[in-house]
Amino acid sequence: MKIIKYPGKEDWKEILKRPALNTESLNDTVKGILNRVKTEGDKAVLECEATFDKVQLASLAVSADEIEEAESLISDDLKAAIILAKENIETFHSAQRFTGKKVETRPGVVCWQKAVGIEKVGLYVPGGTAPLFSTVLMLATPARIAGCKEIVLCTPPNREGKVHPAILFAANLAGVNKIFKAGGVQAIGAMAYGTESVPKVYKIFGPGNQYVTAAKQLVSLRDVAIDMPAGPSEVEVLADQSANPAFVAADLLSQAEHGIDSQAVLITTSEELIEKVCAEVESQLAQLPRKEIAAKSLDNSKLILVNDMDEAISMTNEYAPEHLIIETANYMEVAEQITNAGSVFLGSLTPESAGDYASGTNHTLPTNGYAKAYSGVSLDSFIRKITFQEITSQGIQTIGPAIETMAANEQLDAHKNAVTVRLNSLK
Ligand SMILES: NC(=O)c1ccc[n+]([C@@H]2O[C@H](COP(=O)([O-])OP(=O)(O)OC[C@H]3O[C@@H](n4cnc5c(N)ncnc54)[C@H](O)[C@@H]3O)[C@@H](O)[C@H]2O)c1
Ligand SMILES: N[C@H](CO)Cc1c[nH]c[nH+]1
Ligand SMILES: [Zn+2]
Repeated sequence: MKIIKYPGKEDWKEILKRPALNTESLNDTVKGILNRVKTEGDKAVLECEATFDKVQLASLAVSADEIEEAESLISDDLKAAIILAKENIETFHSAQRFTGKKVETRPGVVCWQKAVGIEKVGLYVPGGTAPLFSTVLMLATPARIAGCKEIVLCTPPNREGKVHPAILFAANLAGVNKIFKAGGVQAIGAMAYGTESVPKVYKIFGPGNQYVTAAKQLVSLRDVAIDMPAGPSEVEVLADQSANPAFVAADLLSQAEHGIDSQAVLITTSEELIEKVCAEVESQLAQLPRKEIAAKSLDNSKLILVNDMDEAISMTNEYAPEHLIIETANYMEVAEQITNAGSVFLGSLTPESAGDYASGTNHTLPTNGYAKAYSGVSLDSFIRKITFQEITSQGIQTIGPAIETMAANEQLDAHKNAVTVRLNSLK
């Protein structure tokens, strides 16, 4: 981890850069795969599975037998944990239900909105370095609450051609309709364009590595909507001298273990904390089974010493982290000043892992600075709001003349006439 002391504002951009693959060659690879899937359908997806996931599949669809068998392959403890997490996610997301009220903008002019679930949605569940069955719950639970009718899920299989049983159990529990063994760019292409097996969907959701994220961004240019760019995980801890160094180190490592391109950042006003966190990271890292991945990702990570809390907050808003943990004596006051972050964790007893799994909030979040413009996945992500209006004779007489005047001045006489004929009918 790189220690940076009192950086000048002119250096912030460079210091806060995310690790990234070469964008040009990444985009070329991704475009190539997407084109093949678009033109060759299942054949291209199966060939990509052989190339990138090293598996020869006879078919893409997960069978009903595989789903049934999954339940017997996972422990009762894990089932109970998945059920608890799903209930909390359901409770938090159900509370986001939209109740559009009717608004009378003028007497006789009534307007309202109605929320409607997106009919066909595609969920991507990562599986390259870890089988993220928690992501199934984060995506399928709000999709069901929203009333989405067709919920399709793609996830990379292992080398034996199997999907992790916890992914299948969670998918079945959360009400996914169809599950396919496809990962990476080929899965995103399949859901964007449709293939012989995989239905075309209207919107694609879910996190993934840089290939998956680039593919989502490319297909969203014309073929399908997406939730947001949710790429390699990142965490920032914003702390003062009151923070517990062991907790800070544990939180930094929790995101570092996701992948070699994850990023963990500490921004603090305490030099002593940096020293203690370094020692803690070293000893905790040695205990981790995924220490190689975490160690590589720590090469991208920074421990930044700043002059005061105001500077720490400004730098945080500039970085716009996916996850922000605030471990300061006055964390509520600091939280009030945060304007750019995906999800915020307050106080020393709130680990980021809680949001990853079971507190109820969604873990599908914008990365790479996109938290400046995007929200994480929520119930809203799965709905559209349709506006309705109803105008009475009193209403058309009240606003009709204004509409006629505006239409005439835009030189759109047919628009004006659509009002005029109605006003005349009332004379
Ligand atoms: N932002 C979020 O909300 C969030 C949530 C969970 C996970 N994540 C991130 O998701 C990512 C998951 O990544 P992962 O790799 O484990 O799984 P993944 O499922 O995203 O990617 C695996 C797929 O990548 C493709 N791939 C790998 N190398 C390739 C290459 N050279 N060319 C073309 N395709 C290639 C393969 O098809 C493979 O199936 C991690 O970076 C994790 O941090 C983010
Ligand atoms: N931290 C990830 C989002 O960046 C989500 C996750 C799933 N499992 C564990 N963590
Ligand atoms: Zn995580």
